[in-house]
This record gives sequence, C-alpha cells and structure tokens, in this order.
Amino acid sequence: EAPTSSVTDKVENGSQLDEKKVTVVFVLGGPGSGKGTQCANIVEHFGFTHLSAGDLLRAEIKSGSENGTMIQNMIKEGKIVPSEVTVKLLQRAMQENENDKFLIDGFPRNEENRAAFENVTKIEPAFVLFFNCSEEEMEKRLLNRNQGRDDDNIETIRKRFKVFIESSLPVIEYYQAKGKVHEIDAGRPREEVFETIKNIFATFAKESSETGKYVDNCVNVMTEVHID
Ligand SMILES: Nc1ncnc2c1ncn2[C@@H]1O[C@H](COP(=O)(O)OP(=O)(O)OP(=O)(O)O)[C@@H](O)[C@H]1O
Ligand SMILES: Nc1ccn([C@H]2C[C@H](O)[C@@H](COP(=O)(O)O)O2)c(=O)n1
Repeated sequence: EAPTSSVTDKVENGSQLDEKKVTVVFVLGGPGSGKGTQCANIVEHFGFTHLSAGDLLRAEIKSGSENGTMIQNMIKEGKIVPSEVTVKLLQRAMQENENDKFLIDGFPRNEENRAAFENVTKIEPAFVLFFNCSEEEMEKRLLNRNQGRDDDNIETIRKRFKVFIESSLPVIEYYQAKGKVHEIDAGRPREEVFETIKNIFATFAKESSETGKYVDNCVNVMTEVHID
C-alpha cells in the first residue's frame, strides 16, 4: 500500500482547494511510554514534523477557543475529546506546514478518532509505532515528569491507563491486523529505544526510496545504522 496520501480540503472561505501528498506515521502507546521524547529524536534525525494531538488540544485551551473549556474538562478527566475537534486541529496543522512527513503522536486514540481521520483526510498511515511499556514504569515516569500538566496526578493517570486499555489498544490491534505496527519495548533506556526506532525509519526510508514512494533526506543517517 502506498505510504503517501493526499490531503484534500477546502480552506476556510471554501473557495480554494489545497492538496498535497503526505507521509504519516502514527505514534501510539500508553501515557508516559516515551512517545514525545522519541518523536523529538525522529524529527532531528529523519526530518519529520512532530504533531502531538495532546499538545494541539492544550494549545487550543490556551488560545481561548470556544471549545477550550470542554477540552480542558475532558483532559482533566483523562477522557478522549470528540474526534471532530482533534481531526480538525491535525488537518489544519498539516496543511499549514510545508513539510510532507508527519509523526502524529497520541492519535488515533480510539476507533472514532481512527475512522474520522480516515474519512476526512483519506490518509492511511505508512506505519504505526507502538510503544509498549508496563504501567508501573509509565506511572513512575509521569509522576516525575514535572511539566505542570493537570493530568499528571495519580487519580487522572489511572483513568488514562484505563482509557488506553479499553479504547486505544483496539486501534493498535486494528493496525496490527493490517501488518502496519512496529512494536517497541519502550521500557528500556532512552538511547536503546531510539536505536530500535532508527533502524525502523532507516529501513522505511530505504524501501520507500527504492519504490519511489518516499522522497527522503535521511541518506546520511541510513549509512550510520544497522538495517536487518
Ligand atoms: N526510556 C525512558 N526511560 C526513562 N524515562 C523516560 C524514557 N522516555 C521518556 N522518559 C521520561 O518519561 C516522561 C514521559 O515521557 P514522554 O513525555 O515522552 O511520554 P509520552 O508517551 O509522550 O507521554 P504522554 O502520552 O502522557 O504525553 C518524561 O519525563 C520523559 O523524560
Ligand atoms: N487523540 C487525542 C489525544 C489526546 N487527547 C486528550 C486526552 C489525553 O489524556 C490528553 C493528553 O494527551 P497526551 O499529551 O498524553 O497524548 O489529551 C484526546 O482527547 N485525543
């Protein structure tokens, strides 16, 4: 299946059609499994743009938008914000960015997210990274994160774990059935986790450039890493 997809949508005034080909990788895993940390490394080494659904929602709260209070309340409760809101934010972020390679972190979080994104954008991910980590380790990391997040308290953390198991794991299983998931043992030290990720992206870049589906700027990195 083609790793590039077309983003087609009318802009605000409805008069102009904006279309571009993009490569999308979904980055999924439990809260505190290290998705954001590794996305920063992938951006640096492989030239992707990192779009964190959680960050986009938190920015929406700060902007004072009409949905701000609803989003804030849902995040405090560890619940998943309606897909319509999150998909719009992601779509806008992709359209406004000149890059054509996006890491979408923390999305799709449930079946509704997945279906809404696919219906609206017609984008299929090239592949999915699944950060697998024990709850014990994730809890420890979140309680030490110190970023002043409203939802990094033990009560909300437990709710987020429950939502992850009940709503997010089925999405990962959906992509597993399509052969799109790279499962990563995310309980290891940061550097070890990134070594695994480097190999995944280097292999993807090599295969895609061979088939002409992926124009990459990762050639220098590819020579540094081991490809199975
Ligand atoms: N491999 C690791 N070992 C130990 N600590 C880590 C590791 N990776 C990330 N951390 C730390 O754990 C905390 C959570 O990491 P991060 O914010 O990347 O997780 P996340 O999966 O993006 O979480 P969330 O989904 O809640 O946003 C951070 O303080 C980060 O520095
Ligand atoms: N697709 C998403 C992503 C995030 N949220 C909300 C609910 C999460 O608990 C919160 C924080 O996300 P994180 O930064 O930990 O990825 O944001 C959502 O509703 N839908």
